[in-house]
Amino acid sequence: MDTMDSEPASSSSADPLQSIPKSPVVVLMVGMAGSGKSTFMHRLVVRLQSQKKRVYTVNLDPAVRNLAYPINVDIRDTVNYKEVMKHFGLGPNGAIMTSLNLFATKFDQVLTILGRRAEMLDYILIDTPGQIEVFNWSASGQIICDSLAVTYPTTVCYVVDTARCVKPVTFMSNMLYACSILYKTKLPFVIAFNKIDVIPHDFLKEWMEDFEKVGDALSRESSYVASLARSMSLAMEEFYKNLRSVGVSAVTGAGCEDFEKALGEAAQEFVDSYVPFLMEQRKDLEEKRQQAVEEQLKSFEQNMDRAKRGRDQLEEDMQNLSIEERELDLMSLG
Ligand SMILES: Nc1nc2c(ncn2[C@@H]2O[C@H](COP(=O)(O)OP(=O)(O)OP(=O)(O)O)[C@@H](O)[C@H]2O)c(=O)[nH]1
Repeated sequence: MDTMDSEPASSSSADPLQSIPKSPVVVLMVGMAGSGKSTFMHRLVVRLQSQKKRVYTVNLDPAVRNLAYPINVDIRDTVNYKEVMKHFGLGPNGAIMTSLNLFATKFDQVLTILGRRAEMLDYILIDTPGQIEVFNWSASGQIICDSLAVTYPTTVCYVVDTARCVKPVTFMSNMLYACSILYKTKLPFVIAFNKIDVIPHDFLKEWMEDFEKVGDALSRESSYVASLARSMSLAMEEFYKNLRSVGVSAVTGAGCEDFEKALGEAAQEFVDSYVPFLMEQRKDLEEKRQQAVEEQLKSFEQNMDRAKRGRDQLEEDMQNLSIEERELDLMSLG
């Protein structure tokens, strides 16, 4: 990699946190449904591979139909979300969340797979479902983020549909989501204002730099949400100040160079700021992670009681959940 020197975990100190390697850099692609996460993942895979970077991909969206990029670990190989709908009597949204929760309880298997490949990789790109609440309050988001971040430099790429943000209320609600994910994960963050081939993102930059401008735009709307957003806009200033944001187009590739630069800076921030934070908070974080896994398992037990299939069958299914790597084309790793 250009920005980071590879350094195997075992080479530095005995403290596992001090010996977090500088690569592979993990990029969690997060954003609302339709913002362009998967298309942007594809764009990055192609770009990074053409730069001879070694890229590994993980898909965490159980309901996605087609993905254009090669996938190395795919939640769909482990959890059938339509079966989850039937088992737990859920609708599509609930089934996606539950599938991810099931997968998260076995996330140590993903870490084992990644651990086998880590030394030969520069990037691990992770696609996630548009159910953004996974990263706001669901246990699975916490388990996934925390497990990755104690092992690899981990960054969040928050993808925003620029064209939809012409509505200031949509912009504000996107930013409030982003803010809550940033404060929850505390991970280095890059906002990718996507679809700039449709509309340039300059107006969003202006809104972020001058809260009065977004206030003006919001004052043209009279809904309850608009007045709530208006009162939040000043409070968001502090959040914007510490934010890296880049305009990109997943379709044309515009802005991707700037994005890659921002990603390098975010990975450096992980080393400079997040690792010391981790070392300070380690006990607390580990307890929280354990607690999240236990709560998740408990909630499955309760759901099992209500589920349509027999409890024994469901318990057996859960024990058998096994996460496998897809057959690896080493050439595709560059
Ligand atoms: N014009 C334009 N369209 C884009 C761009 N990126 C994505 N799209 C389109 O936006 C739609 C949604 O893109 P996806 O990549 O499926 O979005 P996603 O965030 O993965 O969606 P979910 O899986 O529902 O969460 C598709 O029709 C894409 O072709 C872009 O940069 N420009």
